[in-house]
Amino acid sequence: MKCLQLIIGPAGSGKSTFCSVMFNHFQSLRRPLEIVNLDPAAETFNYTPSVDIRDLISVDDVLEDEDIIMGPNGGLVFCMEYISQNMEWIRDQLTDGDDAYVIVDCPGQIELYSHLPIMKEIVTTFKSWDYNVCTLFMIDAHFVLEPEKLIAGALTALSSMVSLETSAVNVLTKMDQLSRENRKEVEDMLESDCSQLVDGVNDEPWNEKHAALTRAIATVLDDYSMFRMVALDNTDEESIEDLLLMIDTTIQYGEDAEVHDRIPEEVDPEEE
Ligand SMILES: Nc1nc2c(ncn2[C@@H]2O[C@H](COP(=O)(O)OP(=O)(O)OP(=O)(O)O)[C@@H](O)[C@H]2O)c(=O)[nH]1
Ligand SMILES: [Mg+2]
Repeated sequence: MKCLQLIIGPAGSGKSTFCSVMFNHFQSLRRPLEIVNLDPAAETFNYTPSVDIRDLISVDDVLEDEDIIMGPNGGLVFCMEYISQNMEWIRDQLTDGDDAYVIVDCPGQIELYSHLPIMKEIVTTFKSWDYNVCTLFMIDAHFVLEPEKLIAGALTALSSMVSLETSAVNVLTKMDQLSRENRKEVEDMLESDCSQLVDGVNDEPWNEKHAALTRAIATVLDDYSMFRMVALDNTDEESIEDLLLMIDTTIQYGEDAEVHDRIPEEVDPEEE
C-alpha cells in the first residue's frame, strides 16, 4: 500500500522542520521514506529530498521572467498551477512501488488550501496513483494558548480538510518552546471536549452573541469528533513515535502487510 503524508499549515508553522524530524526518525527505524519538497519558494531545509520541485520551477524563475508580471504570491500560485499540470515529473522521480511512503512538504500560503482548487488537484493526482493520503495540518502552539484561539485554529484546519477531502491529523508544533505552565494548559485543553473549553469564556453581557456562536461551533466539533489535535515535542523521541503511530493508523500503513509479508530471508529491521 502506498502511503503519503501531506504537510500543510500557515507560513512558519513548522512544516519543513516536521519533515526533517520525520526524515531522521525514519532513518533511525530504517524505514524507507521519500520526501518531496513541493515549495517552489523554499530556501533551506534540513532533509534530503528525493524530489525538489525547484528543479522544475521556482518562484524566482517566475519573478525573473519578463513575460510574466506577478508579485511573490501570484508567482507562487502560478508555480503551483504549473506543478499540478506536470505531476508526472514528480512521479518519474519517486520509486512509486507498492510499499512507497512519501512525505510532501508544502508551501504555507493559506489560499492554496482555502479556496483555490490547486492543492485538491494535486491530492487527487496522488490518489489516482493509489496513494493513501493523510493531511497533517501544522499549527504553532504559541497561537492556541486560549480556548477561542484553539477553536479558531481547529476551524482553519478543518476547512482545509473539508476542501482536500483526505483524512487528517492536526499537529501542535513548537511545544518545546512553551513554558512548563503553558505546556500544561495546552495538554489539559487537548484532553477536554471543546464545549467544556469554551464554557465560561467571554460571558460578559456584550459578548453574549459571540459566546453563543463559539459554543455552537464547539458543539459541532464535539458532535462530529473531527477535532483531532496532537501536541508534538520534537525534542522527545516518544512524542514523535506516538504521533507517527497515529498517522500510520490513520493512513492505514501496514494494513495489507500480511499479503506480501515476510519472504523468509527478509528480516524486519525492528526485530534485528
Ligand atoms: N523550537 C522549535 N522550533 C521550531 C519547531 N518547528 C519549527 N521551528 C522553527 O520555526 C521556524 C519555521 O519553521 P519551518 O519548519 O521553516 O516552518 P515552515 O512551516 O516550513 O515555514 P514556511 O515553509 O516558510 O511556510 C524555524 O526557525 C524553525 O527552526 C519546533 O518544533 N521547535
Ligand atoms: Mg517550509
